[in-house]
Parts: sequence; structure tokens; C-alpha cells
Amino acid sequence: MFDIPFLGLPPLHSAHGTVSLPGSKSISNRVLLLAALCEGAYTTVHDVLESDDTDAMLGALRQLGCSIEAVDESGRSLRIGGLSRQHLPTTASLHLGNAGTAMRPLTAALALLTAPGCEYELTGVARMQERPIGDLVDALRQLGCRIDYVRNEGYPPLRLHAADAQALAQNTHIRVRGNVSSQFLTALLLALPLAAAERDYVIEVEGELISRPYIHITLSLLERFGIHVRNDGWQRFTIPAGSRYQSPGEIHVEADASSASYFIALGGIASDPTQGQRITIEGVGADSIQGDIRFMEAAAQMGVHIEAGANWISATRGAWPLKAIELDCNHIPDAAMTLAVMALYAEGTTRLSNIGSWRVKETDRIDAMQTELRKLGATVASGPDWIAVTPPARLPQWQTASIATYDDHRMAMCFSLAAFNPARVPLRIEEPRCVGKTFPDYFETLFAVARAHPADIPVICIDGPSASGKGTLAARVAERLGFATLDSGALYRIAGWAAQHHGLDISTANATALAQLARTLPVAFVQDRVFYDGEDITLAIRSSEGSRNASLISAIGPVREALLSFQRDSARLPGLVADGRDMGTVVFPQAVLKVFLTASAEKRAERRYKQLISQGLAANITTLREELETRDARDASRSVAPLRPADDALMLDNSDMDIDTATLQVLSWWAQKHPGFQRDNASDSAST
Ligand SMILES: Nc1ncnc2c1ncn2[C@@H]1O[C@H](COP(=O)(O)OP(=O)(O)OP(=O)(O)O)[C@@H](O)[C@H]1O
Ligand SMILES: Nc1ccn([C@H]2C[C@H](O)[C@@H](COP(=O)(O)O)O2)c(=O)n1
Repeated sequence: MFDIPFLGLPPLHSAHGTVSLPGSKSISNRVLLLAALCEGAYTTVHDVLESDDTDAMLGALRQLGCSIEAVDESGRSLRIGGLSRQHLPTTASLHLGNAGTAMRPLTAALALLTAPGCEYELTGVARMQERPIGDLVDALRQLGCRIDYVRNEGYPPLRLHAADAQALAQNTHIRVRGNVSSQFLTALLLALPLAAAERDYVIEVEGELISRPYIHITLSLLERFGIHVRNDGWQRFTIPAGSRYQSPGEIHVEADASSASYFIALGGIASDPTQGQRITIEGVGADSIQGDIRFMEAAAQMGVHIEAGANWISATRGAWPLKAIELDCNHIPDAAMTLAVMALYAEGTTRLSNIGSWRVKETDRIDAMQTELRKLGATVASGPDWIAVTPPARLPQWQTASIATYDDHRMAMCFSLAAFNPARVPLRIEEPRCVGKTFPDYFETLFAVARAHPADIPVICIDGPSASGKGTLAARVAERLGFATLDSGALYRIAGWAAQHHGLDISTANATALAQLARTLPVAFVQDRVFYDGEDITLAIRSSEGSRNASLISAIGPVREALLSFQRDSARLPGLVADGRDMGTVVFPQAVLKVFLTASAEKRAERRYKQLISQGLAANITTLREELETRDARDASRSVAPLRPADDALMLDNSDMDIDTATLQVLSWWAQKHPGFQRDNASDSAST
């Protein structure tokens, strides 16, 4: 997951490949609660989504005394022991983050489970405290449940007390408004089987029921747990007397159909079938119980070519540009956000209606969508429950933009699709960590299938003499930007070690054999360790001998040639920070930012000395200084790719600069290379 202030997206041109999606949030949280409600039974739930929202549910269930164990190392199969009514804690304060799928059902279930003398408080983040829950509380109060608002009438936090048992036995017919959030009805449907042992309970929906597909998921899952609800025209639901939760033993969570929408759109925007390209999605397909699977129909209407099997989908470009549509999106409220961004690639105006529920989600999604699409140059109009999007009319009207995400995972995910814009303007997604709500590895999954022109992948080069701090600085900068790193010196160190290991003298006489060896190094990088043919050589290559051998072998032209393509292939999305001696002069001459990092020989020897001592290695500061000066002289005087600053490199002497200051300097230079974004790296960095 990219836990950084912003993620830069360079222009992307195509996408191709297969993606496996995480489990559905809606199904995961329902199933976890259902399993917990099977008193005295165990349920193994497979493919559970690992995310902020499921963490919120699991944390609450644990606090309530539920036993939850990982079945294997994947952590995605959990064995849940049903809650025992008699052993619930007397008090609990449950923090449910911004997880509506935890807050609403737990409110209803606990309103019925709270025993006399017990008291539970349910709360969440600031946004959760702005999300209405009054209709659910009103419905529960009709049953005799006792719920207080802790702060604001109609909103969490809530305090729950034991229900009035007499009222609960008499008030078996309740009403709930259907046009605010379908999660209220879901919450009641999941909770009422706890009361329905002896009598029917009937829920009457007032007004139009929005987001019916989510109720369909609830009813399907209730069936799996032994509860057969009677559905009369989506207006009246009866939980029959004698209902009792029964564990299915094992249950699998489908992949998330809403998450699939980004990759279906991706196929339609960026996979060219004439080049044999397609995006294949595994884990969810035509047999899905999730309503958002019908996004396939909407995307097909816009021109995406889609094929689907029971649990897979493939998507490629069909009509291009896409076709603008007018669509009532009540049936796919979450995935409809993806359509709004697809509209950027359509001819004409796309109008999405019946999306009033967007206003009470993680943020006011209609306002957020309008603001951010306009930043890109689109023309956007909106009303209480609709939005209309017209793409920029001509290429120059596309704008580079820093997209705010409003702590809303779907804003971050759907706006990533704008990186395929025809004007090839780069984007920035602010606070990309918000995808953790449902799809923590979203951007990694996207980058695994998206392609950029090599020249568009941003590379930062940090070259300089030995022990000037290149590796340390490169790692810090990469961490801040979410980029990969390339320690090119390590490659020469490994090649030098290998030559010695195979008894090859490091001299130009052996150039061909040494180059062949360098081309086929059986090396593996595992976290911060280096393995050669399974042998851990991390420390060996950092010894004085290792440094000398690296310097010697790096002066042999064919060896440098042999290592070139590996280094260039390290440039990958969303970017690379490469450190060495010739990153800016030879390997990445087109790099956007080149830094030549220096420090006095005295300081460098001192730092290297401290580094070796801290690793438990013997060192002598005078010898170290002599060695690194000899090495630098050799590296700078060799005929191939000598150590020298590129003509366009920025010089940074960090002799008297700490690592944080050096990092901020590089990030600030990086920001200056990217005019046009409303926020810049320097101000983001300074706030850390
Ligand atoms: N600005 C700094 N102030 C103090 N110490 C630093 C600074 N930058 C780096 N160091 C320390 O100096 C040591 C050498 O740094 P580092 O290994 O990053 O250098 P390098 O240039 O990559 O070395 P090499 O050329 O051998 O690959 C490390 O222990 C690091 O923590
Ligand atoms: N791009 C590079 C990187 C390194 N070398 C050589 C020169 C160094 O003496 C040796 C070890 O590098 P270090 O780990 O100290 O960065 O490798 C090079 O020629 N070109």
C-alpha cells in the first residue's frame, strides 16, 4: 500500500494482463457478523478482504468476545467462533472507523443482544459521525430497543442498553425508510433472526428502496446461514418464527465486484484488442451475487467489449472513443463512480441519475466528483441526485491535476483511470492510502498491468563518490514518492564477488568471461539481503575486498554493457530512484532529475567507519579513508562511464547536512520539475 502524501501517476498508454481482486467488502463484513451470530458454532470464512473496514468489524467482534483465528499463513481464511450471549462483556466501546458496513449491522445486532445491566458505545471517525443513522435507530426503537445519541441527534456515536423485552415481544411489525441507505434494512434483516425464535417479524419499507442489489446480497447470505426471509415485492420482508442462525461450516467470499469496475473500465480504455491485449479479472464473474456486477452492462453500453464466465471477466476496447450514456444508476451506486471517470473518454455528455446516496457516503461524492473532474478540464453539472460529465473538448484543455481524495477509496481508485488521458498529462492522487478501506494493493495491482512509455516513467538519479550517502538518500526519497530503488553499486559488488567465487581474475584479459558471468548472475534480492545461488552474500560484498573487486570489475566495458539492460529494466511504475556513478550520464540520460551528491573525504570516511562498526565489523578510519580515495580515483579515471556529474546534474554537498535536510532538498528540486500541481512536494515534505 502507498502510505505517502501523494502518488504521482505519469501518463499511461495501455494495459494488459490478469488481475486477482481482493474479497468483497460488503460480503466480508456481512459474513463475519453472520458467523459471529451463530451461537456455539464455528465457521471458516475463506478469502476475507483484509482492509480498514474489515479490521473495524473484526476488532469489534473480538472486543465482544468472539474467537477469531487465522487458519493459514495467508491470513485470508479465518475461523470464527459464534458469540455467546451469556458471555458478552458488560461494557464495550467499539470504534468502527468509517465502516458503514460495520456500524449499521452492529448497531442493530447489539441493540437486540445487549443484556440488562450491559451498555455498549459505538463510534467512528469524524466523517462517520456525520453519516446519518437516525432512520435505523427509529426502526429499532419501534421494536423496543433502547438507544441514545451520545452527541448529535440522528448520528453516531450511539449508546446501547438492553431492549425492553415486553415491547420486543409485542412490536413485531416495524417500518424503515428505504431511500436513505439500504444498509439500514440490511442491518435489520441481519439482526431480527436473533429475536424471531417464537414469532414472525415483519419489516415494511417506506418509500422507494434504493440499492436493492445490496439487499439481494443480504438475503442470499442469510439463506447460507439458515434464515429464509420472505420478500414481498422488495417492500415487505418477513423473518419467520423459528428462525435461528446455523453455520454453513465453511463459506467463500467472492472478489469485490465494485473493485472489478476499475479493471473492466481499464480494459475498455486501455487494452487494444488489435494488439492482443485484454484485462482478465479473476474471482468474480457472471454468477456473482453482488449488484455491482451489473456494472458490466453499463460499461458495455459505453462500448467496452466484455466477456464473462461464472467467476471471471475479461474486458477490451470496443467502441473508441467510448459512447456517452444516460443511465439510472440506482442499481450500481458504488461502481457508477467509475462511469463518471470513464465519461472523460466518451464522445458527448454522460448523465448519471438516481445517485442521491452518493451524498451520504464516505464524502459527498457528487460534489467531490464534480470538483475533481473539473480540475482535469471536464465540464461538469450536477443536481441533488445526478451528475453530467462532458470531457475536455480538445487536447490543450486537459489539465495536469492533483486529485484530492476526501478519505474516499473510490475517489482514489476511479481517478487513477484519468492517467490514460490522450493529452498525456500527469496526475497526482493525494493521500492514496485511502484505498486501504477496500483494496489496499489497488495501485500495485494497477501498476502490474498498466504500461507507460519508458520515457514517461520518472527516474531520479543520485550519483556521487563512495560513502557520500547516495543509497541512504535514494531510499528516503523513494519512500516519500512511493518509487522503487536501484542500488547499481550492488550489481558491481555482486559481479566482483562472483568473479572471485568462480576463480576468475578481474582483468581485461577475462572481459568476455566476466561479462558472461555478469549477464547471468543467479542473484535474488530478498528485502535488504542479497543471495547468490541461495548463499547470503549481503555482508561479504560490503567488505573492503568486496569494494575493491567491485571497483575493478566496474572498469571493464563489456561487464558494464552486460549490466545495462538489467538497470534500465528497473525503471517501473510509478517511478525509480537510482544511485551509482553513471546513472545520470549513461544509464538514464533522460532522467527528469539528476543529483550529484558529494561530501568531504573526511566526513565520508567517518560515516563509513560508523556504519561498519554498527554492523559489528572491524574498521580503521585511516585505512578506510585511503581505500575510498583510491577507489574514487580509479572510478573517476577509468575510460568507460567514469564517475562524474552529468552536465545537467544538480550538485549537493551534504558534508554538513543531515539526511532529512538532504531529502527535503531533493524533494523540493523534484517539485520544481513538476509545475502545474496545486500542492507541491516541498510543502508536503515539510509537514512530516
Ligand atoms: N547526510 C548524512 N549525514 C550523516 N550520515 C549520513 C548522511 N548520509 C548518509 N549517512 C550515513 O553514511 C553512511 C554511508 O551512506 P550510504 O551507504 O548511503 O552511502 P553510499 O554513497 O550509498 O555508499 P556507497 O558508495 O558505498 O554505495 C551510512 O551509514 C549513512 O547512514
Ligand atoms: N553505477 C555504478 C555504481 C557503482 N560502480 C562501481 C564503483 C564502485 O567503486 C563500486 C561499488 O559501488 P558502491 O556500492 O560503492 O556504490 O561499483 C560503478 O562503476 N557504477
